[in-house]
Amino acid sequence: MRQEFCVSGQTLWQWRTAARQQAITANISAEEVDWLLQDLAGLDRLSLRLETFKDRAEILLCLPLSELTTLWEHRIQDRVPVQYLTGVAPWREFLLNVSPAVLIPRPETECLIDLAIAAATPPPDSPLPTSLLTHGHWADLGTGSGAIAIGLATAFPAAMVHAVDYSAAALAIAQSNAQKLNLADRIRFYEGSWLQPLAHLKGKLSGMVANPPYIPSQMVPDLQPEVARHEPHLALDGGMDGFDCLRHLVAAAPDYLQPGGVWLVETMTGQAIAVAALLQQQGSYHQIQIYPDLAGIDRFVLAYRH
Ligand SMILES: C[S@@+](CC[C@H](N)C(=O)[O-])C[C@H]1O[C@@H](n2cnc3c(N)ncnc32)[C@H](O)[C@@H]1O
Repeated sequence: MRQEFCVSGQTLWQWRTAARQQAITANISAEEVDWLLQDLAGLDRLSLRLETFKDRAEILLCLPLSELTTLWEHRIQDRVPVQYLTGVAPWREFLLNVSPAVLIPRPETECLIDLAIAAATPPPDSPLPTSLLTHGHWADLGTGSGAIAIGLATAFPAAMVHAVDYSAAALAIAQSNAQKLNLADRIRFYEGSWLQPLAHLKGKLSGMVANPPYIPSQMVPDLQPEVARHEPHLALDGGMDGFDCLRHLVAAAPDYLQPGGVWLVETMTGQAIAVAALLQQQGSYHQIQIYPDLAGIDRFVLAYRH
């Protein structure tokens, strides 16, 4: 049973005011204090925003205030991302478990699911009926927290999703998320490298979706400290020019996708055009398209297997 610790609204208000000030001084968004309080003190956004919680005689925390202070010190001093402190991250309509074994799923990656849904309505000249795409086998390569696999399994209720990661620790988190969201029977998990564990699905995949590591190796240490010091480098480092995994996925996927199957990836700013060129050169793809993220940056590349 979850333990509870009682504080007065006034005490928590003072704690929040001090924590917000520390955030501003450390150049961290003061909003993050409220994310922590929403998760660990069960306060809602409105009562935090209007500060109505201040008048409550009792607020129940799921940890002592001293531990909350220690957590916040980790955020400020060690630059630990707040999602690793709370152990959860919101993504699409889900609240996903996260740990330092997995990349914190990013808002821009949410668009991959909308693109996959749109792509499952095939172009007029596709040999594949829509139902084959929405009912077939989809792969999430480099699943991390399982975000994309969970998004696909929810978007395509009649499909089977195959989620692969090289990291056993990441797969354990992804599995915990699938269980929490009652999707465990719709997602199969595989430990291994990219498509290699899916040999039994050669020529059968309706779609392949990936947000692979794409940051050039020498840029990784210079990323903001929350990322460089705390997120797994296996999830970030895309090799010398950042294209190692993208090149592999372009080359390997045609053996696994069925005719008309969807190839869809996220890329870093400035990479999309080169990925589209790689797909063109490979010769097995058509209808190659680049899509922007919500900030208007070209980020996603989609193609269909001939
Ligand atoms: C950028 S993260 C994406 C995680 C998650 N899909 C998301 O979008 O939040 C890349 C993922 O690829 C995994 N990965 C790295 N190399 C891999 C490989 N050779 N085979 C399979 N997965 C790999 C990492 O462990 C990490 O989980």
